[in-house]
Amino acid sequence: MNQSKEERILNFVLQNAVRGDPCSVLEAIDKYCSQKEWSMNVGSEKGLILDKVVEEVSPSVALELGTYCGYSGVRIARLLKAGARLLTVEFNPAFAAVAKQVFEFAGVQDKVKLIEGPSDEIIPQLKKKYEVDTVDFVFLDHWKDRYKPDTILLQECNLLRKGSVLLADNVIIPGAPEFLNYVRNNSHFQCTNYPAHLEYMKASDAMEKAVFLG
Ligand SMILES: O=C(NC/C=C/[C@H]1O[C@@H](Sc2ccncc2)[C@H](O)[C@@H]1O)c1cc([N+](=O)[O-])cc(O)c1O
Ligand SMILES: [Mg+2]
Repeated sequence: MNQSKEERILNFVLQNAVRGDPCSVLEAIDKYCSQKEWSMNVGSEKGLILDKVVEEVSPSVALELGTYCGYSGVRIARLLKAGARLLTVEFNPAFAAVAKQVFEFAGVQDKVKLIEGPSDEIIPQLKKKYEVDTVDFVFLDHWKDRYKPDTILLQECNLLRKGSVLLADNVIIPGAPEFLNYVRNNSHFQCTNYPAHLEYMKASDAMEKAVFLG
């Protein structure tokens, strides 16, 4: 049975990165996906924006929706302070299996809780089942039509606190128009747009930061 693209990415990491070195894992994935097979990792240009926001927020509890191969999870986890943790939600078991191995190879597995399931099922479980009070930072990079409903669900589940930061990938390509409209026209959110390029491509993309004002 031949390999999936995600398994080819994992093998390239295992053969080209340095175990325990998260930056080498990110470099290997970016090298493979820019030279061999395009893949929907946030990439290095938008990754730098992600890094800056994570460093700015310095979250104790970070949530990621859409783990995929674990690239952005490694990006976030490598910057977390001692005792901080990342909860990352992935509903495709094959992708979750790859991401788990990427996290372990990068050496960030102790900071990351990979949760398998759809975000609309997992978000309501975060407080009781995953011992979350509120989340300090949320990276939205899953199905684009889930950004708005999941942002509403996070509020309904009282998971956001004054100052919680949402960062959404792909607000131009593939686009998340309902989400943009929702947060930009909502007095409970303060929004900032970060223009960039689609990962590994020349096309324009952007990230949107939405700070919850309580
Ligand atoms: O489609 C994109 N991303 C969707 C990502 C989806 C990821 O999240 C879950 S879905 C899920 C996870 C959790 N809960 C519910 C559903 C999928 O299994 C995948 O791992 C995308 C597309 C492009 N592009 O250029 O086409 C560029 C990008 O940066 C993108 O992020
Ligand atoms: Mg994306």
